[in-house]
Amino acid sequence: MSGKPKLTYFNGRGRMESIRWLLATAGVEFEEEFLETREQYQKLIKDGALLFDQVPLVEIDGMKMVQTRAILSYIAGKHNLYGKDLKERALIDMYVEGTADLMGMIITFAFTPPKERNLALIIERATTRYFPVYEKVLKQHRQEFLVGNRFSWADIQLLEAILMVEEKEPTVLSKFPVLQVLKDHGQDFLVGNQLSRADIQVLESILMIEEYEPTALSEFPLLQVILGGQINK
Ligand SMILES: N[C@@H](CCC(=O)N[C@@H](CS)C(=O)NCC(=O)O)C(=O)O
Repeated sequence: MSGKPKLTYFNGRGRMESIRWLLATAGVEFEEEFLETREQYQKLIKDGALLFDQVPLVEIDGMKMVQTRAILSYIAGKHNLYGKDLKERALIDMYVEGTADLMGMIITFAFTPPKERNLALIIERATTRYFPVYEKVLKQHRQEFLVGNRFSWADIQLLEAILMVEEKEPTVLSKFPVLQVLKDHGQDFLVGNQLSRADIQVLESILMIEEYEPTALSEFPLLQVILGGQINK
């Protein structure tokens, strides 16, 4: 056992993606096991690894954690991304729940039959219900981040939500200049504001691939965000 957290999920973003983002923000390296067969999943259940017979599963600090919210709270608390007191934590929870609701709409979208999909509703909710709240908070307290003038789980999850909506509608931030700034600055914090050995290796391989194919990152917005800032340095 390496001591690194081990993430078990399907080979997709789904509910695990926010956990990956949060660990990356905290500068924590992790291992992943992708469930590719029904048998792998059933074995986990048979072994008693899944409390509610569901993934995501994160093995961390001697625990087999399930339930996405519980996992995220644990990681945020452990790595100082969860406010300095109960009131800051409550704010972070509220902001995170908002972005989780928005992201939930997008996750569901992928599994909805094409005829029933309602992308317009997602964009409408993003631009009239969710993004205005965060834009207003940032404008009002004139600080760089949503809570307590320091980068938190609320910011990282908002970044993730922004990119998810931008994948559907690239101009979605056009009326949210403050969120645009948060998005541009936020990337510096995604790897704990410093390069790890894993980041350097990934960066090196990306640059090698880009020498042959300059547009290689075009379909990988998450990699662009995580490493884009570093490539420019
Ligand atoms: N509340 C749980 C829900 C987990 C969940 O629905 N997981 C799905 C995969 S995304 C699953 O394991 N489905 C299999 C099943 O429910 O039998 C969480 O947030 O982690």
